Amino acid sequence: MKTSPAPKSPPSATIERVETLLLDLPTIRPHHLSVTTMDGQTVMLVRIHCSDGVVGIGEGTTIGGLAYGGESPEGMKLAVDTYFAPRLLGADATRVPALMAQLDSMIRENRFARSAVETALLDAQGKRTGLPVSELLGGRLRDRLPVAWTLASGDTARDIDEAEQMLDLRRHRIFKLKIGARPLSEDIAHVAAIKRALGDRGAVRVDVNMAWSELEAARGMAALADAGCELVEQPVASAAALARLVRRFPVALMADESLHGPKSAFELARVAGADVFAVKIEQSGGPYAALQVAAIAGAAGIELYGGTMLEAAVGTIASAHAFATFPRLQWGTELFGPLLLTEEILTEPLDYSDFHLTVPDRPGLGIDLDEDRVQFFRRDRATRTVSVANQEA
Ligand SMILES: O=C(O)C[C@H]1C=CC(=O)O1
Ligand SMILES: [Mn+2]
Repeated sequence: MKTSPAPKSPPSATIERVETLLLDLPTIRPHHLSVTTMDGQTVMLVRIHCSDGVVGIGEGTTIGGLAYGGESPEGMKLAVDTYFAPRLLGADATRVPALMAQLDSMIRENRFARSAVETALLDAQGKRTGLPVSELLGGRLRDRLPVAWTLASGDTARDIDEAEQMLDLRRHRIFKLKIGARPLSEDIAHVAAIKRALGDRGAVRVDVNMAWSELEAARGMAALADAGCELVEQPVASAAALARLVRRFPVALMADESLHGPKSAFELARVAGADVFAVKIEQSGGPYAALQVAAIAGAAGIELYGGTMLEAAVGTIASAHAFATFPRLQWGTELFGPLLLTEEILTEPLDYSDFHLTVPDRPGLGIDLDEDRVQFFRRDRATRTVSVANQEA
């Protein structure tokens, strides 16, 4: 007897509205990197409103506009408004990987914007099903993540004071120093002074953000190892140069900017170009792709670190859910982004205590935005006031 296929039931939730906002948030102090100095952070917030009343949130953030990479917060907003949103409207919100695969067939690159959208969909699906995002991503292996702090005030004495404060507060005992903007000898003296002051109480690592030539990197890594630095992050730009530098000095070499998702991770693993991968959800193209980068590292015997694009609370917690699922996380994380900001945008702040960040266990990302703060810091708030005033004039 011939049976007819069962009628397909309509999705239990479709996407009704995609909202994007730019928030400008001040930092507690200027943050000096070799590529730029940050005085504030701009967050591109995505909210996906679904027909079942669930709203998912996601974040796209970068460092210093276009100073760090090819996507700016303004560009991410434009990409989401113009290209992602029309393709999301009316779609089944309950099948996140299928929806992302559909978007991938129409939208290339735009990894940061993509990550914000995928995060918002995962948050919504988690809220809908009652599961934390880490469970949707395969299941967490840990509830708390070690968190490093970046010393980047530009001044050695101030950095030492800051590190001492963090140790006293029991907030951080791993310190990453941003170097590469000054002559090599000055940078080495800066790192050595900080390590001398902290001794065994604090681990010292550096991030050069690609500022060195290969020759400078060879000299620098030897001197940094002597100074007691345990890890050097992306001293040079090219993956080939990284591969030539790795294992030549008694200091771990970590790739960051060279990693743009699973394909680049595979290429870097193939040439044995790093001891450690700094995995970032945005650089990877979203939480699922970050998991793939971690899997490639695991297969290649490369160790793992949970990186940040200095995201505010939403991107930070999305990253935390992803990193909580990594089988191994040998170098901890640097998910301190919200602590670099003067303003709280959540109704309940994240839990940073005893050198760790706690991964929320509520459904979705497990955080709630403080709507008054969001409205206060949105960039178009001033514009709106002006246009109303103009109309009245
Ligand atoms: O790793 C980077 O290059 C970006 C970021 C992470 C910490 C920090 O201060 O800057
Ligand atoms: Mn880095």
